[in-house]
Amino acid sequence: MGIRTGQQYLDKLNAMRPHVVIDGEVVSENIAEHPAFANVARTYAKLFDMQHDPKYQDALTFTSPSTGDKVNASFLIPRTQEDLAHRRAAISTWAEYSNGFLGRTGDYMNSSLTALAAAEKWFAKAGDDSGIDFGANIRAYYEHCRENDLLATHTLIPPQVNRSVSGSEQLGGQLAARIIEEREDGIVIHGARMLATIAPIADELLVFPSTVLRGTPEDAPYSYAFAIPNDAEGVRYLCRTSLYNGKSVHDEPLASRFEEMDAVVVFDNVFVPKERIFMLGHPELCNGFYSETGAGALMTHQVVTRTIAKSEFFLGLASELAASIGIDGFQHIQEDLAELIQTVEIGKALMRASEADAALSEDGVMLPKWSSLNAARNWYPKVAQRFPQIIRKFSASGLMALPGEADVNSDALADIELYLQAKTLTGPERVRLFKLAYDASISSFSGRQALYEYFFFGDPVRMAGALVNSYDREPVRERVREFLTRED
Ligand SMILES: Cc1cc2nc3c(=O)[nH]c(=O)nc-3n(C[C@H](O)[C@H](O)[C@H](O)COP(=O)(O)OP(=O)(O)OC[C@H]3O[C@@H](n4cnc5c(N)ncnc54)[C@H](O)[C@@H]3O)c2cc1C
Repeated sequence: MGIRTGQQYLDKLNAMRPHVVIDGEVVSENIAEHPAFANVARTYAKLFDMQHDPKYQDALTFTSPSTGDKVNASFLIPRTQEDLAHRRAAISTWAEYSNGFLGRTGDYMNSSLTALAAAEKWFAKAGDDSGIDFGANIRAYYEHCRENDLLATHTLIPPQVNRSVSGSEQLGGQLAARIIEEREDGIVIHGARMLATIAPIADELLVFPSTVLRGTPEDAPYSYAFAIPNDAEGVRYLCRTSLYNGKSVHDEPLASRFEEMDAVVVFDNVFVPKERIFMLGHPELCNGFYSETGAGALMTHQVVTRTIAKSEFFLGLASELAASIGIDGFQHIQEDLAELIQTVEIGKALMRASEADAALSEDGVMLPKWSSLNAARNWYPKVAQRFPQIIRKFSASGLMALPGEADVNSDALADIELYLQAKTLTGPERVRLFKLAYDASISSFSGRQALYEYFFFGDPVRMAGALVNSYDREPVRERVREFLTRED
């Protein structure tokens, strides 16, 4: 089959029967028609359609080695630096379409599956004591997703009940999603995981290893990796309230297109068939699921590509705002614009370094240099917090002196034309630009975006610890020691 059209994606979504709880309602059919999901589902449909558009097709696709069909380029196992560049071109094509506001375009999870499918030597370490060939399972699943162009999300961490104990210790081990039965034909999972973004509009749910496992007998039921369809029996999604307020594209330019729902995932005796299990037991391998397989590297390559598009967008927006009201000559405004330029250029430089210093893994996969990507993923969550601050600082009361589209189309137009004009824009043009500034800096949508960039890839505090512990600082320490004893 290969790449799907947007309509094929929407038809499958509407035919699925998930259990989605939102605002007191259970939605179990026609998800793509529900007001909380319809717009973002349409946006995702557009991404699928872009794969068929001659303008984007070369960047977004490659030829499947098994069927000869066109499939998404984020499934390409990179063997050369050119392959990495092809992957980046595909990722940035989608990222530029959403200006980085969609965090869960299919390429994010596809990148993880692609690396896992190629990590044969790593999966071989699990041996065959469980009777399951995990490597064969992940390869078959990757091919299934690639050939059917499936959209996946993932859920990783246990509920936030008591973070001073491990997931397995919460509520006497009765809370976090765990294996409650091992059968000949699969496992049964019960409990919950904290969050899955886009869960209601995805095809598949990846339930991959959680926060660090201790390898104790109590942690055994939590050592697993598997995938299930979004509407697997017993799975319930508890959504937050939508951050899209139902207004027009003019009034909510970002939320009306890119509001990706987040949901708690409840597993109520969910059966996972044997062939969908990619790890069972082996806590030490579960702990290395991302770092040792290359999944972390390809996922971060996707993340950094997306965040570059987002940084560029904020530089463009801040520049448009500054020019529109004639503040672009002031020094403190230029200082902030310079900060945004640096953010764009540092992101691009780290990306380029990661590709220039890419190396082949044991399995012959061309992986981008981890230390460059690791620096980027530790740096970006903090600098991204500056984006809305800068937009608020530039816009000031312009974010409040802001009638809506209905007012622009009413008798109030004359006042809007006269009193809301800007140095370079008519009144209606200025309203449109500042509506975008509003949605990017003070709307509830923008608040979630800031939270997302800070946390979605893990807690920055613990990521910093992982960076320090994994970075080889010995050569620079040795230089300092050598300098202390130098006698010239
Ligand atoms: C918008 C959004 C979307 C997300 N989407 C997904 C998704 O699709 N799938 C998914 O699996 N996850 C998702 N996440 C979750 C993300 O992985 C977590 O937010 C992140 O790992 C941090 O975990 P937490 O939110 O439970 O915070 P907590 O771990 O509860 O941390 C809360 C605070 O306590 C501190 N803290 C807690 N424990 C420790 C500790 N041991 N050491 C030091 N400090 C500690 C943290 O620094 C933080 O300040 C999403 C998060 C957000 C905000």
